[in-house]
Amino acid sequence: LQQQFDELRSQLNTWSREYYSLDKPSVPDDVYDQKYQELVKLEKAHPEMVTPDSPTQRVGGQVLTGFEKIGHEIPMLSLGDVFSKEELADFVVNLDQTVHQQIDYNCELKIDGLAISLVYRNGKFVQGSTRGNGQIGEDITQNLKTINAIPLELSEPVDVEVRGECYMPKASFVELNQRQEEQGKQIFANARNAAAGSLRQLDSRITAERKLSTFIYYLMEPEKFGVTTQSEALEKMRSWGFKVNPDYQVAHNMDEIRAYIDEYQQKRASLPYDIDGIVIKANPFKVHEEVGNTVKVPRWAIAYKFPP
Ligand SMILES: COc1nc2nc(N)nc(N)c2nc1C
Repeated sequence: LQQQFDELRSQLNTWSREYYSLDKPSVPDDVYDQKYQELVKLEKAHPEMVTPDSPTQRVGGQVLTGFEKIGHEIPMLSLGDVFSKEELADFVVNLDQTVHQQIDYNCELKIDGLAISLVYRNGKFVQGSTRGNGQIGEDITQNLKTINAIPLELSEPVDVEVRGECYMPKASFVELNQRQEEQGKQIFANARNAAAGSLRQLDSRITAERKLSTFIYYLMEPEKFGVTTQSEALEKMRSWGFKVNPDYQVAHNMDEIRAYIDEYQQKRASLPYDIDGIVIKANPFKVHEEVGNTVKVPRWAIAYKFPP
């Protein structure tokens, strides 16, 4: 019986990773649903066999009276901002000079959402939290479990913490405000506020209705996994089953960085989610160690903000 449960859960979690995080389903929906119903029935007959990583445990649970505080062992930093390509060029020249070499930069879309941290033990999702003030965040594990893009079980049994952005896709935002308006409830000014409000729900069933998603962009302690650059880290996290934004690009100089910025300034309106800029990061992690962080922001990354 235990083996039956393990196989069902593991199979469903694998299919779910392929569908939601890798966007490459290997079975049709009805096959997934049929297997899912099999697990629901089996868990009803043997409730003592239910585990937190079961796909049936994504929604529900008790309504919380508040959120526990979570201390971030490694502070969750924000990013320094620049508002022109000239300022950006200064940042790049300065960093190259500091490390006495022309380094590669990983260019990424700056998703306009809410920073989150996800902790996995033995490949299982155990805790999720908000950034808070950078040192202390809120435990929103229950709400994050309702987000299908967040894997309950990774493809490898690793102990890892990753960080990323939880966001509300533009389509979900429009639909939510229409629903709110029809029900005479508050409407949200923008998708970022809507995502924040949805993650702060004490009843995770409400969070589950908000159709949130994530893009994971930060692998903690990459040296533990033999990863030496930011672009490798993104691919490693994708291989484990995290949803990683595919539109990143390694740039070798300022011209390539400018080209990437221009490309996504053009594409911005057509993207299915809000971005408020581009994040440029030194690609080699050696450089991150060399230059470190200030109290608030990394010295190896900068956010180029689009004009409003
Ligand atoms: C290194 O710290 C960060 N990196 C990021 N990367 C991307 N792509 N988007 C973000 N919003 C972001 N935010 C932070 C604080």
